[in-house]
Amino acid sequence: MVKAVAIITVSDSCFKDNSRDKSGPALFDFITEKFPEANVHTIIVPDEKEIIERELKYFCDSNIDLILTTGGTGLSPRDVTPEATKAIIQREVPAIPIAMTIESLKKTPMAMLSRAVAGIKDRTLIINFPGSKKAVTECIEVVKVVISHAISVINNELGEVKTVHDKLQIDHICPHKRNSHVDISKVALRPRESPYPMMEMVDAFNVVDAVMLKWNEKIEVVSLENSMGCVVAQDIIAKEPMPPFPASVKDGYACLSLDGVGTRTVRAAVAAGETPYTPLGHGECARVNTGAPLPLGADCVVQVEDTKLTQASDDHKTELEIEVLVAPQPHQDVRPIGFDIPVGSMLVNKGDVIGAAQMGILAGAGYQNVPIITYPKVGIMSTGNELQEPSDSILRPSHIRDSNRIMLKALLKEHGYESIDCGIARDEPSALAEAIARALPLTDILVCTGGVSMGDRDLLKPVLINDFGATLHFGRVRMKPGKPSTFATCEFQGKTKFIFALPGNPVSAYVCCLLFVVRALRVCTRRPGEFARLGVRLAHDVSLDPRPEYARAVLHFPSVDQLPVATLLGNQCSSRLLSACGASVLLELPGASERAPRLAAGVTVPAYVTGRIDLTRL
Ligand SMILES: Nc1nc2c(c(=O)[nH]1)N[C@H]1C(S)=C(S)[C@@H](COP(=O)(O)OP(=O)(O)OC[C@H]3O[C@@H](n4cnc5c(N)ncnc54)[C@H](O)[C@@H]3O)O[C@H]1N2
Ligand code: MOO
Ligand SMILES: [Mg+2]
Repeated sequence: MVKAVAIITVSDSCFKDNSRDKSGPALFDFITEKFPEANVHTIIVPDEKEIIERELKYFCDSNIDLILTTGGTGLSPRDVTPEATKAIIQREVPAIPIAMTIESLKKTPMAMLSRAVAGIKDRTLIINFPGSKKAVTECIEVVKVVISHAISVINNELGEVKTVHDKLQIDHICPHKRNSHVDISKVALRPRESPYPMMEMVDAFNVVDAVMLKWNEKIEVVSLENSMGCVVAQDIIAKEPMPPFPASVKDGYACLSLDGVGTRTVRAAVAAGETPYTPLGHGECARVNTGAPLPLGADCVVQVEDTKLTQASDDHKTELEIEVLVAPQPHQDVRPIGFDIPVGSMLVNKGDVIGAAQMGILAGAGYQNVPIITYPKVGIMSTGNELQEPSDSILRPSHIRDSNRIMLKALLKEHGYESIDCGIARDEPSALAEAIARALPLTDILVCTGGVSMGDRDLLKPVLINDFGATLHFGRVRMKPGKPSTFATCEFQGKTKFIFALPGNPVSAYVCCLLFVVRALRVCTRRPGEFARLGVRLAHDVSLDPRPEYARAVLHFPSVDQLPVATLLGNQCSSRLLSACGASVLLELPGASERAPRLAAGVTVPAYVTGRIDLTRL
């Protein structure tokens, strides 16, 4: 039986713009239709052998039955999927790509140009598909008849002892039936007060920091192109000077400053990228462009504006003599070797986050790879019997579409973190336990939403405790939104797993993901967990909740010498996600007291900068 499938789209362009991926979704549709029971994971990676290999290995190690890749099988230099696949498989299954090729050749001779590979690593079957949706659709038709059988055979081939062992393992890791120890039959016995102590925010933050510091820092080398947003793992020093030669800062004439004003014979012309071979003597100059190297002998550049042409060739193609009108100083308009970056200077420090400028610096200094601190694998799961996929065309009675999964995935991405989709779990103890058990092998941090409050179907906490032996570090926090926020750890297959079980209300999930999950991920890469804070003035009166509240607001900037002014994004109730749309900040509003039930317009409050600060529509 096919229980878990990973679909990897390999494409630089789809990696940059996920919406361009058409072949991954085609494979997804096929798999979900053919194996509706299967847990399907989809990711998009660039055409980087190291990354493809890493992801293949990761999914193989996570007991995925079948990995389908699409893209990167052609002849272009960036097409490396077959190489990455060959690097990790132990046995090739050559007839699968042969069968696909034979069939595809009936449609197009271009099929000859696919180098797709199929093979097995441990218990995982990997099949490369070409990158186009059409080719994928054709090829999947060819292989679909053998997939199920191939996977059964792969499993049955194992020795008996290993089979038993693996079966136990599979039942443990990917149980397709897992019985929960949580009994929900006696609803009348449920607690009427939450058994989880209410933690103050500051303590909850400290707990997250302390627990996440236990995550073992891991270092990985990634290509410079893929390093955007990554945290640098070690200091990187300039091994080459910038510029590597004395370079002109202006378009003009390289001269000897001692010659002062007066006429010069134009001995040579040096454009950027050309090497001057003729040394200059007194009374001579070389026409140079900005960025061009200076000829030997020259010690300054006179910009063209400070010169006059005195003689040119008859055809006007060559300047023969010019007059320098303003006496130059030594070194004028010359960047000496190492002016911008001397050899040995620090390009990026350990702990820096790679941004556009750092990428430019590293590229300019000849670094193609960057050692980075990796962050934990994050999985996002929604829970709730009422939830349907957002793509479902028909909404069943009393159902709603799942907002949280896609939102949290995007929210983490906004903050530089990828995550995998762990689907929707039903509010049944065994279904929840099973979904969690399927997700945990694929993740280090599991972020669930829903099912953490006081309802008889709020089962996350009891399932985590009773079925996974989890330790709850907190199960309630004095905050709005997010009161039932839960943070737990458990040991699973010899590894510590971190679980954030966030409230299901979309705003609560959004705010708590920012405040707890993003924080946790930063701590794991040894960065300060806290968002930057600034003081802002309230644009209007705000009535306070008894709990400290994280209100979503936009900023506007009256003048440079005044604090920014914050306007709340409408009704702040936890279900109204419009209050988070376009929010730049989370205002930290204090809990109401009898003496101060509201804050007046103009009062200054702290604000976490959690979104982009753009000029607002106000
Ligand atoms: N008796 C009490 N009831 C509630 C309390 C309480 O203290 N005592 N706390 C309230 C607070 S505060 C919150 S927040 C919510 C948290 O609820 P749960 O985490 O248990 O989440 P659910 O009950 O599953 O769902 C709550 C709400 O959110 C909707 N939802 C859930 N998941 C999604 C999703 N993926 N996409 C869109 N909407 C989602 C769900 O349909 C419910 O409307 O509990 C209060 N109750
Ligand atoms: O704490 Mo809940 O998240 O208000 O709505
Ligand atoms: Mg609930």
